Amino acid sequence: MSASLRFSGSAYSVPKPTSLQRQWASPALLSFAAFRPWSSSCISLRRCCESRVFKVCCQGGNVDVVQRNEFEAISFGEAENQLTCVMKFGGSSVASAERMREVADLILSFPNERPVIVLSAMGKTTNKLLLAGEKAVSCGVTNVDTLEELFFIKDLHHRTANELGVDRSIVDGHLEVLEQLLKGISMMKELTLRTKDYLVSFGECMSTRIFAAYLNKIGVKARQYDAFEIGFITTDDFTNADILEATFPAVAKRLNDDWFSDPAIPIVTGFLGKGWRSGAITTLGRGGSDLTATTIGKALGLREIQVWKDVDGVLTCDPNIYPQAEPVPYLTFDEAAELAYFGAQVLHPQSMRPAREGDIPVRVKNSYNPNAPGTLITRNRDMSKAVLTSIVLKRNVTMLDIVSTRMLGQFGFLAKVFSIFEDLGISVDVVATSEVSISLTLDPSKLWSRELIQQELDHVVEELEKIAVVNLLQHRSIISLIGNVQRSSLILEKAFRVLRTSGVNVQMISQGASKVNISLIVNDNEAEQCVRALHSTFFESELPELDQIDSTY
Ligand SMILES: Nc1ncnc2c1ncn2[C@@H]1O[C@H](COP(=O)(O)OP(=O)(O)O)[C@@H](O)[C@H]1O
Ligand SMILES: N[C@@H](CC(=O)OP(=O)(O)O)C(=O)O
Repeated sequence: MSASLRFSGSAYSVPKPTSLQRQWASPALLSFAAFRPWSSSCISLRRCCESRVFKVCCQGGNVDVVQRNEFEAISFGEAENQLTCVMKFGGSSVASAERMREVADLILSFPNERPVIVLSAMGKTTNKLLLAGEKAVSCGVTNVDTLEELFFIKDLHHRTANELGVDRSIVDGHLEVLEQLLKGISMMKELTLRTKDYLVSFGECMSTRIFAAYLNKIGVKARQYDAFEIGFITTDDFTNADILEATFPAVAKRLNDDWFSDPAIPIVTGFLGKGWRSGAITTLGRGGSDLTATTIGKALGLREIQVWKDVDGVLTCDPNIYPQAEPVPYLTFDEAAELAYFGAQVLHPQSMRPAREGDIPVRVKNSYNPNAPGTLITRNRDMSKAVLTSIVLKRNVTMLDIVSTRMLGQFGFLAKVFSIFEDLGISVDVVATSEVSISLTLDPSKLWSRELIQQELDHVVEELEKIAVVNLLQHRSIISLIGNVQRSSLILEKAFRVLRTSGVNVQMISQGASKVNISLIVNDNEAEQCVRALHSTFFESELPELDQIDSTY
């Protein structure tokens, strides 16, 4: 092994041509490469098996490097150089062999970084696994091997391995166990939350194995890790587990020790952990790979956490509701956390916590459009010009109106109501209160089973009716206006003008102490139209200058 990759300097010092394809063939980069032996190695690493670039590398005078490393892994970095950043790629970023190749290119286009890579399952694999599990419950053991979802998952992973030129046996063991597991579910005729977590874990376990094998194949030394084997310790709340503090030192020790003794890019399964009591595989809730990434970022004290998605960053609203939504260039951890918690699918609701605790910037980028600046999330940002940052919609919310059966002056009413929620383990999102009444929203979408939701709701109402008159209102939406609540009068004035024009009645409103969020509750069937109208008012029409606003309000 003669060549090694050496990294130094800042992450964004590498020239970034407009397309990756051009980047690899770009004369500018080749001359850049000629000055830095490790960066030319990067080119050879990626393309050493492809004759076109092999030739380009020869022209660049790197024949030696290319030939020597054609089928062997280059050791990555010098041992004393620590890992620098974490790069998380979501399901859409690694949905196919082609996408995995592009992600590998992308990683190598940051030669100054020594990254930890976190991957989600390929494309929609998690959904397919869950569907296969649900079907297995009732399809009969002999029919499991004909489940179309199982066929799809096998075909996707085998095809991807073949197309990347890695040995498909890398996933064969997992695919066999997966089929056995589905047969087990079929025999037992039940799919518990614990089994669900084990079932979906196959997605991340396979995507990371294929990707690590591919990196090694192209000459970039990589090492695959199952998060549940390297210290991701969680609560035993299957399907929605919380990461425990013990995780941070354990993960840091394992990744650092391995890196220092034998440097190789760590490729870690997102979304997965190990329950501290059960020892079983747990998951961190849908979209949980973001949380895996920020946990690693904090554990290792990395310089930056990058989450690579299929959009140009966090947008002014969900592009599925409003395709003209624009990227938001800067956010604070508080804004991002609020936005994620109130339903913006782009970030996992808990993912900002480790980043905020470790004060590590998070960059949300588009793996389909790497040159787009994305969104940078940090502790503070300049709020002097900020009014509204983003509009978030959370659908299918249940609202409760709870009125005390005793009259005014009753102390302890709020405490009693909240202790009922605590006892039942139900989380409350938005609250508005008076002395004798409370309106609040619950979030049933956090639960995975519909039956359970109804049962739980019935139970809540039953308990509350012992002390209050309860009105249960379903099919509501929370519209969250994330922004500068110092400008709340302006935001509310404009928002209510829009809502009045649209003929929409707001059923509850809450402006919390967070200083970044105003929540409005409306009917589900009016919500999308409201979001579109609010978006065009706040983001597409000129807002008055802030000086003017100040004198008006
Ligand atoms: N405010 C928002 N900004 C950006 N994307 C959003 C927003 N709200 C919803 N989304 C959706 O989130 C998706 C990205 O999140 P996700 O699917 O979890 O990404 P990944 O699987 O790549 O991690 C986008 O494709 C978009 O449809
Ligand atoms: N694969 C898991 C975890 C995850 O984070 O996925 P994504 O990054 O694609 O949202 C899920 O679908 O929930």
